[in-house]
Amino acid sequence: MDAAAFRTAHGEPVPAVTAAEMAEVDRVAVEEFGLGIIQMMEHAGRTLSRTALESDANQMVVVAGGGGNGGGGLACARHLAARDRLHSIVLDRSPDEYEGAPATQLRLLERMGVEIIDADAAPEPAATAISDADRIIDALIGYGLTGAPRGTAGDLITEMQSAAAPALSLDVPSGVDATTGETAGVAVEPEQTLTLALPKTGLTATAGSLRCADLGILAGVYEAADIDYDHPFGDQFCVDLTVTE
Ligand SMILES: NC(=O)C1=CN([C@@H]2O[C@H](COP(=O)(O)OP(=O)(O)OC[C@H]3O[C@@H](n4cnc5c(N)ncnc54)[C@H](O)[C@@H]3O)[C@@H](O)[C@H]2O)[C@H](O)CC1
Ligand SMILES: [K+]
Repeated sequence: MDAAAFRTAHGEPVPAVTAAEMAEVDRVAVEEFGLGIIQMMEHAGRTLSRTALESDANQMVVVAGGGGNGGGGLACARHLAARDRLHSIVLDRSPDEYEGAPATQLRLLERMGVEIIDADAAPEPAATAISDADRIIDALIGYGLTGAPRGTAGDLITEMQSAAAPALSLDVPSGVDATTGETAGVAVEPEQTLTLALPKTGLTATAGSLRCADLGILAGVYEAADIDYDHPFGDQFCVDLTVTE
């Protein structure tokens, strides 16, 4: 943990956590406090969609992975589709491979009749969707990244990087190590990142602006996970952050 890595616009210090610390917060929230992953994911997706909707873009593409990061992106996609601002969803794997909360999110979108492209099976339509979009929502990999991006996920990061449209990354830019900020291979360079619950230590050198979304995690969870936490959101549900000089 870095106790004062970031500041709000009001100058209040906000700590940054490592991926392991955030994963422990998630574990305590779910196992000891009964907060559902789907509840936190819904907050992530809704705040992500609100941030995305601040732009004029109306052909947004959501690039979603198979984990918790992808699940948040899929929740966002549902809100964009309801407002007719979604171009399509690009997945790095078959819809059949999704499990748990991300699968719940995906099944809802399938029932909405939204266009969902499996980039593993259909790489060319996926690349076209990314290059045609006027904004890219990067929800491919979050703090669960291990090593350099491989396979279809790696190809999608390269395509997001070469696209003309700006990217909005969820939690951490895909390909960036949430703890160290290092990139072992390709990585998204976003215009903006919406990080979740608390900023991650690896975000201090990240390209673009940074915002943090409230996931409704109770202060007691942070206490139980041994993280010094002071609710940074005031009466808002997200807050813009800058790196402490
Ligand atoms: N309280 C919170 O902060 C919450 C955050 N959420 C979001 O969940 C992710 C973390 O979810 P997790 O499932 O642990 O991992 P990811 O989705 O980040 O990544 C797993 C996903 O990525 C693939 N992958 C990993 N490394 C590679 C690689 N080198 N190459 C290719 N693919 C890779 C892996 O196969 C998995 O499919 C966090 O960032 C938040 O966005 C929760 O939604 C709610 C609580
Ligand atoms: K991401």
